[in-house]
Amino acid sequence: MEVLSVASEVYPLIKTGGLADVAGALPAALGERGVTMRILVPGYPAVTSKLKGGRVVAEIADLFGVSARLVAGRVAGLDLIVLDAPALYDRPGNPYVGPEGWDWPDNWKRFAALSWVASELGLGLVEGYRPQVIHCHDWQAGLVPAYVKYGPSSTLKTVMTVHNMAFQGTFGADIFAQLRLPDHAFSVAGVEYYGGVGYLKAGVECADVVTTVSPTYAAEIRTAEFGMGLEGLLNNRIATVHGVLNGIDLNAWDPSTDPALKQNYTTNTTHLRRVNKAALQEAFGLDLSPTAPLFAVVSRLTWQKGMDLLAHCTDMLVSEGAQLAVLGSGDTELENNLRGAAMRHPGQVGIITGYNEQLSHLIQGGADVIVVPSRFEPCGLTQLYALRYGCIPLVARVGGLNDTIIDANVAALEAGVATGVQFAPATEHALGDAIRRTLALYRDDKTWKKIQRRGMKSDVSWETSAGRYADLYATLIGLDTHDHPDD
Ligand SMILES: Nc1ncnc2c1ncn2[C@@H]1O[C@H](COP(=O)(O)OP(=O)(O)O[C@H]2O[C@H](CO)[C@@H](O)[C@H](O)[C@H]2O)[C@@H](O)[C@H]1O
Repeated sequence: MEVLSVASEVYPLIKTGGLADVAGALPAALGERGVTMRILVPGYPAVTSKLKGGRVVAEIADLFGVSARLVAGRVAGLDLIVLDAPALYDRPGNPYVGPEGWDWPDNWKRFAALSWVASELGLGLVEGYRPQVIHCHDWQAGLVPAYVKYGPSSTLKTVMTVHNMAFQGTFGADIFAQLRLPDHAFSVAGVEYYGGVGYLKAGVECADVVTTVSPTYAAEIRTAEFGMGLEGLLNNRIATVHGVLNGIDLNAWDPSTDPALKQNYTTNTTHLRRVNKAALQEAFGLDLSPTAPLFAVVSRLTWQKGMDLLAHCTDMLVSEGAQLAVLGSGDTELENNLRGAAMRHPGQVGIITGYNEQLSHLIQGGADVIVVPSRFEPCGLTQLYALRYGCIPLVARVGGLNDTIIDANVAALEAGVATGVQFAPATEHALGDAIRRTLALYRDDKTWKKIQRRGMKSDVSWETSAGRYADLYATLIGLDTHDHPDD
C-alpha cells in the first residue's frame, strides 16, 4: 500500500511537539505491515538544509502565487517529499510563529498550499508515484480531505488524524476565494465553520476516516468540554471516528543505548540511574542529593498542560523534601510563576526555559517522577518515554494518560499491575494529594522498584497501533490485510 503522510513537522528534522515524533515514527512501524509511507513536509530551512542530494520531481509555477518545486529524498531513514517554496517556508525558527511569537499572518496560505500539493500528488502530479491513501495530520493538513472531496478522483482516500482539538486553524471567510475550491465547498458539508473557514473542521468533515490519538480522547471529544466546537460534527460522524493510541520509537528512546544519557542502564541496573540524577541536579542547579525525590516536567508551559496547578504545588512539594526540575517554554506568566518558585527555593526547584531534546532524554533517565497534570491530553508521549526509562509518571486521569498509566491504588498494587499515579479532577488540591501519594510510594523502596520495572517492561511500541492504521488504510482501499499480508 502506498500512503502519503502530510505533516507540518517531523522528527528528527523539525519538531515543536508530539506531532513530529508520531510523524517520524510511523513510516518504520508501518513498513513492517506492507505500507510504504512517504511524508510531504514544508521546506523550512531546517528541512532543506538536511536534504542533500534530493531529486527535483516536480516544478509548480503557480502555487498560490509563488513558485515551488517538490524535492524527493531520504533523510534519517524517512522518504520525504519536500515542498520547497521559499516564499512560504524559508523563514527562521519555529514553523508556525514569527520572531515576535505571533502566528505568521499568511499561515492560511502556507498550509493551504501544503494541502493542495498533497491532493495533487494523489492525482499523479509526480510521474510513477500514486498514493492510494493520504494520511493528514492536524489542521495544517486539514484542507487535504476537502481538496480530495471536491476534486476529480473517486478512488483516492483520506485519513484525518487529530493530535489536538485545541488547534483548529480557523480563518476569516475572506480567504475562501483564494483556496482553489469550488463555491459550494463553502458550506456546512465543506470548509465553512461558524461563518469563517475551518481547516481542522474541513478535515474532520471531509475525510473518509477520522482518528485521534487515544480511545479515551476519542470519547471525550464528543462532549462540549473537550470537543471545542467540533463535538456535534464528531457525533454525526461517530462511525468513522477511531481512537488509535500513539506508540514511541523504541530505538530513539532506549535507556540502554541513549547517547544523551550520562549513564546507560537496563531494567536490571536501574540503580545506575543515580548517575543521571546527579547530572540532572547539576544541570538545574539543584542540591546534589541522591535521596531527595526528584520530580520533573518536560512540556509546553501552558494551561492545557496544567502547569499553573503544578506552580501552585511547588511550596508543598519542597516542604515534603522533594525537588522539582522543569524544562519547557510557553506562556510568559507560567514561566514567571515557575521561575518565582525556583527563586523562592534555590537548590530545590530549577527551571530551564527553551527547547532541548538532549536534556529531555536526560530528564527521563535521571528524574524519579515525571509530572503530567494536563487538563486535557489527546495521548501524551512524555509519560510513555517515562515508562520506558523507569521514571514514574504522575498524571491527570484524562485522554491518553488514562489509557496508558495504571494508577497505584491498593487494588492495582495488590494485583501487581500499577505503573504510575493518576489523579482527578485536574485541580491543585487533587494534584497535591497525588504528590503526597507518590512520595509515600517513593519511601517504600520495594514497591517503587516494582512499579518502575513494570513500567519499563510495558508495551509502549507502535506494534498494535501500526496494525490498526494499516487495517484502516486497507479497509479504505478495499483490501483485506489479513488475507493478503504482503499487499
Ligand atoms: N522544552 C522541551 N524540550 C525538549 N523536548 C520537549 C520540550 N517540550 C516538549 N518536548 C517534547 O515534545 C513532545 C511533546 O509531546 P506530547 O505528546 O507530550 O505533547 P504535544 O502537546 O506536543 O502533542 C500533541 O500531539 C501528540 C502526538 O499525537 C499527543 O501525544 C499529545 O497529547 C498532543 O497534545 C515530547 O517528545 C516531549 O519530550
